[in-house]
Amino acid sequence: MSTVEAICLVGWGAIGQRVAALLRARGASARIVGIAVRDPKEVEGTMPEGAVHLASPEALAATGATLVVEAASRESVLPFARAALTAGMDFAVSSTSALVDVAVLDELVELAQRSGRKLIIPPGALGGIDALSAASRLGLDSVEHVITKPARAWLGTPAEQCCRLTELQEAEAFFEGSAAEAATAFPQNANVAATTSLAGIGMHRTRVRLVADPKAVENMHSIRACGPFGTLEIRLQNRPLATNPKSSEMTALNLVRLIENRTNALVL
Ligand SMILES: NC(=O)C1=CN([C@@H]2O[C@H](COP(=O)(O)OP(=O)(O)OC[C@H]3O[C@@H](n4cnc5c(N)ncnc54)[C@H](OP(=O)(O)O)[C@@H]3O)[C@@H](O)[C@H]2O)C=CC1
Ligand SMILES: O=C([O-])CC(=O)C(=O)O
Repeated sequence: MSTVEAICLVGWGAIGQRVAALLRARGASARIVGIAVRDPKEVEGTMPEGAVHLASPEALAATGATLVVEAASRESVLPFARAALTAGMDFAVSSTSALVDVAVLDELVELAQRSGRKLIIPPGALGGIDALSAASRLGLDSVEHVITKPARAWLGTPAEQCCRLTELQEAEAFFEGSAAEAATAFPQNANVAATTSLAGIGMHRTRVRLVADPKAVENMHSIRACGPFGTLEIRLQNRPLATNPKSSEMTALNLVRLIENRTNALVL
């Protein structure tokens, strides 16, 4: 296997730029050969050396990449994953809320099978997804996921209709429902609910609570799963990314881990 992997990024926002900076700082061997954004001005002067702007999903094919990493938006997933898998590239999804749509998930899994490539769901902002996925092989009785973010991280989302975010004095749970409902209504904040579901007991049986906390400074994820394997309880307090408080640093770190593991001899 080659020790240098060519990758394309879909999205050059908080996560995409952080992944590139971390790879550079760590001296990783991966080369970023293409970056897709809708507005080319966004990448002007900031792209890594040797990378080209990709104006459309179809432009992926000419890059020679073997892995495409999406950190863009729910809408970007289907067209870019289709193009990447068709061109013989693996595709890693951050905006997992796109996969609430069973037709999208089924199409992409089938395409990956036909092309002999992989549709990859990284842990994103989470940890413990390996244990949850392992446990699910024996069946699970219940999975609950509580997402607590600083009140400002919910601005610009339907949470604004549920509570007065800027006037909150105490933490407020403003949503309870299935993971499908959470990820559909909050595609910028609750992709993790879809990730937990895919690893565990599905979008409709996974229960989600969303909390706005005016005193919180971190994005918190508490997951509790019960089943014949035993009980899993995990709690993460993630530092938000400076350029997007909705997204956690851990999401970028998990992508760096994924990219480095592709070529490392020791995979962890
Ligand atoms: N799975 C997980 O655990 C997590 C997932 N996320 C998700 O990851 C995604 C990226 O997050 P973040 O980096 O913070 O977001 P930002 O808003 O900081 O950046 C988004 C980037 O994607 C680009 N983009 C958006 N839509 C498209 C499109 N259709 N085609 C090409 N480029 C596009 C934007 O540029 P332009 O507008 O010019 O196209 C921009 O460069 C979001 O969907 C977020 O919800 C975030 C945290 C955790
Ligand atoms: O980064 C996080 O903590 C989670 C997040 O935004 C998401 O799942 O969309």
